[in-house]
Amino acid sequence: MVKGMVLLTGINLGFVKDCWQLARGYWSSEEKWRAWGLTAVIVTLNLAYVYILVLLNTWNNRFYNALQNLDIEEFFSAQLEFCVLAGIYIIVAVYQLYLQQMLEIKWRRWMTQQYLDSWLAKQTYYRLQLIENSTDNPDQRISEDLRLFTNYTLRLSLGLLKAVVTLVSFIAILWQLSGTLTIPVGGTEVTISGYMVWVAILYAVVGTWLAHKIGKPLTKLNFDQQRFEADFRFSLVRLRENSESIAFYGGESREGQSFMGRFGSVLDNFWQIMKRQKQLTWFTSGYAQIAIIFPFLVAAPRYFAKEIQLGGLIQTAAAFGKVQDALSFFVESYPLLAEWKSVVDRLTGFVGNMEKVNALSDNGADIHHVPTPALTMSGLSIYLPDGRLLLSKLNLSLTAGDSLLVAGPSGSGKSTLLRTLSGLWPYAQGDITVPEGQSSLFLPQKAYLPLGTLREVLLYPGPRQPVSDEDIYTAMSLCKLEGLKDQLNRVEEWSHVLSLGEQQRIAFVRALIHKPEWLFMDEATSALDEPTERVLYKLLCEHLQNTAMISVGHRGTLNSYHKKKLTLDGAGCWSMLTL
Ligand SMILES: Nc1ncnc2c1ncn2[C@@H]1O[C@H](COP(=O)(O)OP(=O)(O)OP(=O)(O)O)[C@@H](O)[C@H]1O
Repeated sequence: MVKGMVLLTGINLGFVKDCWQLARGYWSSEEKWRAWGLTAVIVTLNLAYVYILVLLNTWNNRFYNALQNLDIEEFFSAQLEFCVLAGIYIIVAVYQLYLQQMLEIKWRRWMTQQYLDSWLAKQTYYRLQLIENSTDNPDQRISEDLRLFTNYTLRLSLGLLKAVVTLVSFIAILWQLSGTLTIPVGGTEVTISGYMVWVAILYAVVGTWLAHKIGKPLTKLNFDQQRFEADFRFSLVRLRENSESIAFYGGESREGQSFMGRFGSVLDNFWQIMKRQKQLTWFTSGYAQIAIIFPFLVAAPRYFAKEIQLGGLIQTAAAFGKVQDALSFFVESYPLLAEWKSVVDRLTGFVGNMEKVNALSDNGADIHHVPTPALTMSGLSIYLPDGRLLLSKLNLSLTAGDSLLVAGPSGSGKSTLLRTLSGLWPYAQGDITVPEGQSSLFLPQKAYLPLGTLREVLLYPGPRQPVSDEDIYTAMSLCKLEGLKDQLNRVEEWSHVLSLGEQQRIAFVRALIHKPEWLFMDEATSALDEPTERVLYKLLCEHLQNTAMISVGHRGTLNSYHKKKLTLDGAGCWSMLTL
């Protein structure tokens, strides 16, 4: 059966290696002494817990014998012993769980920090989407899978330790208590030593095997249930995110059908879970009830033969229960093992993809940060992920106060040139020299507005120096956003509240506040009317005279705000014009 479980869950040497690869970081980190120390205490408490169970089992013998013998002194002495044992049991049970959870949360905190660092480093979060078979939902890997990994690893390994120690201890006890059973077979007699042990093993194995057979479809059904619930939730979230477009299209009935379709899957699957759960409950309730009387039934012949007293009988029944519990652990953990395996696979895939992305970033254009005032590109070629050439051998140099307009048909690689200059696009060759220690700001077509107050939105990603409210007001007025002045402290989902044009003006406020040495704009005024566009570009020329500007745009009006124009054709060719 164990071999079958191994095959079904896919747990093998490779899995153990992957698991250790994921876990080893923490256990050899700067926190390792605390982690190992805590583990040692938890293991000790687990062993102490089993030891107290053994003592409580022996106590049964003493207590019930006292009752049978009407020995009042022994009865009260046993009561006292029970109070002491129960007191220790409670303390051990509380701290065993508390410390295990403490270890789990410390481990998860450490891993989350590491994964977040790797995900954010070198813009891995962006580049992950550029590779083939990229990780789906990296957010789920970090928030959900790390939680499950630490939880399952501790639960399963400590649970296994406890089950094995309990099994060994109680098999030894049960063996001692069982004595021998003599069964007449034909003309001879067969003597079975430790017969209760064999019966307990048989009872547990048959019982858990049957429970496993009946309950096995539940693993897949529960997995599907989570997926169907997530699909249903996702469709509701999409309506919220695209509420305006859907309202304009009047797509409510189409959306309603899609919601009910997805909710229908939730319901159908839940009916199947209920039916299967009912069958399982029939079985497990019956099995649990029989487990109460079954050991008495098996041990009764020795009791009635006066080979053991009432205490011995009760102790035997209790030990029988413990052996059976410990054996059940292995089968009950089966669904958990399968889930643990998929968590480990998902995390291993995520880590592998992050490493792949890092290796890829080393293959891109050589970006040198040097103490020169110029941004230069020499022999810069840019490709698509499939190897198609977008731009061939571009040579260009820009210094403070320069302004360059990048033009060309849609899809010709204008935005990709900006991505390459920012170090985001790995499919490039050539040399880029970036002035060291100078700041840059990127204004995309749709500015990113973080959650928070309007002040936080305007100062994103954080100013180089403290900025007074006066400075913010001035920049807002210049960008025609004075109407929002009294809302600086208001928390909103600003990307839903502000119009696209207002969001683009927010980006210009940022530029005026940050005063970067290099300003990249990718169709940053596409949603604005031409007079407003003119006002904003004039502002940049007046207030950011030392800033070099690189803009991407289609509109002819942009020519007048730039000194040079680079035109791309999307097949590698480019031309440079002085305006
Ligand atoms: N992640 C990606 N994977 C594969 N191809 C991509 C990816 N990102 C962009 N491209 C492709 O690269 C080409 C250039 O895209 P880019 O966004 O640079 O064009 P553009 O000139 O800025 O276009 P537009 O004027 O429409 O904004 C396009 O054909 C686009 O489909």
